[in-house]
Amino acid sequence: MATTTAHPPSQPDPTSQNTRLQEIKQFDESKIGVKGLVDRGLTTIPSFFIHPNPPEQNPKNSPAANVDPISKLDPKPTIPVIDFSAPRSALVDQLRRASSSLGFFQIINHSVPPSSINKILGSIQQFFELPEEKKMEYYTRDMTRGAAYSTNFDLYQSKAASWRDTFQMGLSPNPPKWENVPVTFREAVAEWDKQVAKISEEVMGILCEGLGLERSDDELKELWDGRVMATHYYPYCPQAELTAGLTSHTDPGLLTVLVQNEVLGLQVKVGEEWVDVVPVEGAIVFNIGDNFQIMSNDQYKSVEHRVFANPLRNPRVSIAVFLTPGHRDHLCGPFPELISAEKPAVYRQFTLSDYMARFFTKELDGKTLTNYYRI
Ligand SMILES: O=C(O)CCC(=O)C(=O)O
Ligand SMILES: [Fe+2]
Repeated sequence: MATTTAHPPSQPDPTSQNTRLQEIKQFDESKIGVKGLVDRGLTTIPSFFIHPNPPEQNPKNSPAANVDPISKLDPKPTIPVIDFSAPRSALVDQLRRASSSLGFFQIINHSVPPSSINKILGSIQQFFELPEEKKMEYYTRDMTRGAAYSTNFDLYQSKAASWRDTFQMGLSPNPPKWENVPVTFREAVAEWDKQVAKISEEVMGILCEGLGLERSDDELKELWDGRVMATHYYPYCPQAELTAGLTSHTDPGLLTVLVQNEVLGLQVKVGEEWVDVVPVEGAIVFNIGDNFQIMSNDQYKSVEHRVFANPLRNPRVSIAVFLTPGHRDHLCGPFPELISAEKPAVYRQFTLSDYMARFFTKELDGKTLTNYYRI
């Protein structure tokens, strides 16, 4: 007798969907994070972490990071490492070239002391390595708390979960809700925010000059004085080849300022290839976000990136600060100076509130939201 399947194969089976949801809920309510699973000596990962096409480490990537991305001698693209002590005109040119092609660059010899970078990375790592019962107090999906620790903000929306825990908090324009931030890293976060604001002012000035925009410092500041920090902890994964650390996405906002410890993981999509952002001691990584691609009328590129699950015993730690306009209800769209008869606006205007609402209700994995606003 021919077997009848109650549900066509293309439809998810509601029973297994239900079981999956129960497993996710149980894990989420345990508040132990993926770090907690590793600490329990787990050797196989729960099935809801298994990705159909997990990102692989790219064995072809060489750690030679300081290579011109368009050099003929090395056709393989690499993320440029730019010496920030170079003359301004050279920086304008180099940052513009990187932002118009790969959408990512690292800077070295900048004004942020290596000790500040090490301090913030160290104190974030310390938080994730606190005894479980201390850390649990901060585990929540309630974003009104202004600061929250959880595993994957899109845990309930994504097709597969990723092997990563995150502590996220708002920094500006509203003051941080310090009462919801662990005492152990309040001071380090406040200091890091100052450093990020200082270096962002310099980098945003250079990037806007690269577009030929003339703006005062105060006008520029309005573009990026909204700041949200996401700190990520990627513990060892016993089956790293089956899952991801962070699925492919583009960032919201104008610019992302990122520091990472020495453990490799971040990759950028260049054509059909994935290129490592090789950790460089003391470097700060910047990438163009969707809002800058839109405001620059497509001159700067917001590029997909991802993190592979960590196969090493050393945890990977990264700290991203997303810069957005401070006023979420002001209209944003392409800069008027960049619109002409030859180059009409390719995006319509929108508010950041609208953008963010869409960003947080979609699964992280997937295409950039820029296309939603494209004319
Ligand atoms: O962990 C990383 O290096 C990348 C983080 C990232 O892409 C993000 O938070 O948007
Ligand atoms: Fe990102």
